[in-house]
Amino acid sequence: MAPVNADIVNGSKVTSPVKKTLPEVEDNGKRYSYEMLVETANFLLSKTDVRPVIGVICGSGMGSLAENISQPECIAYEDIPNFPISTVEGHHGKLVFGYISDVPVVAMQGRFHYYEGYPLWKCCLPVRVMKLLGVKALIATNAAGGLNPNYKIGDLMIVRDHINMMGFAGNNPLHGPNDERFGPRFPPMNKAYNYEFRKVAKEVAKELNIDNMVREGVYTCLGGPNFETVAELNMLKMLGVDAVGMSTVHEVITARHCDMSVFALSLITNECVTSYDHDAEANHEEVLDVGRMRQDILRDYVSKLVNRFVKYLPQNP
Ligand SMILES: O=P(O)(O)O[C@@H]1C[C@H](O)[C@@H](CO)O1
Ligand SMILES: Nc1nc2[nH]cnc2c(=O)[nH]1
Repeated sequence: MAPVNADIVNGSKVTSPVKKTLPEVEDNGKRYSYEMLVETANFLLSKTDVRPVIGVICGSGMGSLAENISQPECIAYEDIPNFPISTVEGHHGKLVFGYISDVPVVAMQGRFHYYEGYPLWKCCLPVRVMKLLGVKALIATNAAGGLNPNYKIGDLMIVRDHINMMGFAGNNPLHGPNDERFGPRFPPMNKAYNYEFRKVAKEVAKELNIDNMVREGVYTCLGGPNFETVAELNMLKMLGVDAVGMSTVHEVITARHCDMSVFALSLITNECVTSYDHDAEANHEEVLDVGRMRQDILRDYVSKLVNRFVKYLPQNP
């Protein structure tokens, strides 16, 4: 085990810069303070020598991405102080520390969704913990329904941008008192998905000869857990949405708030049904099946992406 000493957010030991008193709001008492997340990060740093610079979130049925990790060290969510637990099939519920292409990484095998009963800020708690561990870039993957009529089941969509539908109704992971130690009160979101990462991802798709199945488009997250009605999907289509899911957007907002670079990838697991004449119905088993079908390609792709993204990470001052 590595000794834990040193200073903040560089993957050695995390210390809180200044104790802040945040204003009281309705549910402030239930929120996790900066200090609690420091405690979580220090617990993790005491359990592994790996000092991750890239974090990966595995989408539904995409947990095998973490099997890419060499010298893996797994920590179950239930053993991590202040961590929620995973309740969804296809989300194992552990953090995996290790190396992809010799790059130190941490992967979430299992994410938290709003429909599980967790508020958005809690769904995103691991992203802030990653930041405190020293992670500089987040790769968020998800399973999504393909709304763009050109998309096929099994395609991969590089997320160019998102529409924060839940945010339109005021449900935002950053809602409530802002702790400046994570980031600013009003973070910009126009460059949410890193341009270099997207460019590299298209190059890598060509190199791996999978560019015929790799798309780029706009993702939206709905609260779930039900899949969408025909009318809802037609509305989203009019808004310019290409793929529909139940995650990622709030994680990306949280990551950008604390200045992490972001790449997101959707696996198109089902066709969004936009006509009443269509018999197909979305279901979670199909989502998991498509994840299994694409697991080898996804593993190779993400492995190469990690190897290439590392060149674009900001260096420590
Ligand atoms: O965790 P992700 O966003 O990959 O999971 C999607 C959305 C729902 O959780 C589930 C529906 O099958 O897959
Ligand atoms: N909201 C939503 N999430 C999904 N996750 C996988 N497929 C879908 C879908 O069609 N809709």
